Amino acid sequence: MNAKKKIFVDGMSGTTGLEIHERLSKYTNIELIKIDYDKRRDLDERKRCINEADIVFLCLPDDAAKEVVSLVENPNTKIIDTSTAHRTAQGWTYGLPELSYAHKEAIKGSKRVSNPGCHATAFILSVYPLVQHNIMSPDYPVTCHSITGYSGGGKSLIEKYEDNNKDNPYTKAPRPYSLGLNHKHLKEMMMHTGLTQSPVFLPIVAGYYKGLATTIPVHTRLLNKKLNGKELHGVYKEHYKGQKFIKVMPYIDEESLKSDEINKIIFDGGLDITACNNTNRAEIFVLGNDERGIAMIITRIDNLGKGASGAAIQNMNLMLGFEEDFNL
Ligand SMILES: NC(=O)C1=CN([C@@H]2O[C@H](COP(=O)(O)OP(=O)(O)OC[C@H]3O[C@@H](n4cnc5c(N)ncnc54)[C@H](OP(=O)(O)O)[C@@H]3O)[C@@H](O)[C@H]2O)C=CC1
Ligand SMILES: CC(=O)N[C@@H](CCC(=O)OP(=O)(O)O)C(=O)O
Repeated sequence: MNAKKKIFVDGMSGTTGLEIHERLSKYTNIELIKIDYDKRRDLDERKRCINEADIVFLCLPDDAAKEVVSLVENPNTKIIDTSTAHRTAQGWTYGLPELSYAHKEAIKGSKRVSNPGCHATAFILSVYPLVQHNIMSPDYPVTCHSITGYSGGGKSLIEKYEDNNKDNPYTKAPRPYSLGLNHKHLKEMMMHTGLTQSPVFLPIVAGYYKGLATTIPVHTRLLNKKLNGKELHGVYKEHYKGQKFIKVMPYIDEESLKSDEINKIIFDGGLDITACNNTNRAEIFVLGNDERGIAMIITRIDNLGKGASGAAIQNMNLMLGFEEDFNL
């Protein structure tokens, strides 16, 4: 029988670390390397754990993640970094296996995988097929807003939202943020879609725990290929055919909105952006209005699922040669 794989989660008491840990507890074929709670920031102790491990999950702020990578001496230790630190770095593989066969194969053979950011995951899944199939030019003026639950901001933002003070400014209404238009996911959004011009990206955080959706408008006359909404929808259907975690939802336009099929998946005329919570799924909607020559791509995920810990576990499964959807 094969020996159990040894796994260490650095940052285990944080939002992402706790979720990864919970998911790992369902495995019988791995052994978790444990660290005393009061030693969780002790570099010597962590160095020992890291170099004993087959796979290390880094669930740390960027600087701490970079510091830890410099401690790896065991050539067999594989790293999955959930931070932003290595998502555009040389020598690292971007952990979004559904983009193409080559992406998945690269993850299987990699010792350094960076887990995509939550907004970036939904954005890249929406834009990559269009650029890749030369439907959208790499310099298309992409705009996007993304609505997210507050868990995306980790422990400190969760505390701010869950403070019961009746004058708590965070719970009043959704908050657009990253107002300098320089969100930290822009680099990976460009690099992993092939876009050569920066998207105009505005995230919005709101007073619910988790669930995220990116919204990307498309003027169909500006595309390289003149596709109507339904044809655009067909591009996603074809691109993500056979992917277990990417679901291309039925096409939506004024006509289909009258159908029972569509009314089963939307609620009272609107989209529920928490519908993928507690799953590792991304669901892609294409909305179209051919008369106006416009379309909209909406992708929803659980920011803590496919946007963080679910994706990390999926990458681990691939890197250890397990079934990709094992325990997901
Ligand atoms: N929340 C989300 O939706 C997503 C988060 N991420 C990324 O995952 C990483 C972790 O985020 P998240 O779990 O939300 O953050 P949290 O703030 O919830 O947790 C951070 C963790 O890092 C530990 N930590 C902080 N500073 C140091 C340090 N200098 N040395 C060692 N340990 C340290 C904390 O330990 P302590 O218990 O001592 O505070 C805690 O365990 C981040 O890089 C984030 O960008 C990625 C995708 C989505
Ligand atoms: C609400 C909120 O603050 N969300 C975080 C993104 C969470 C995420 O994807 O994380 P990392 O890129 O840090 O891994 C943000 O926009 O910075």
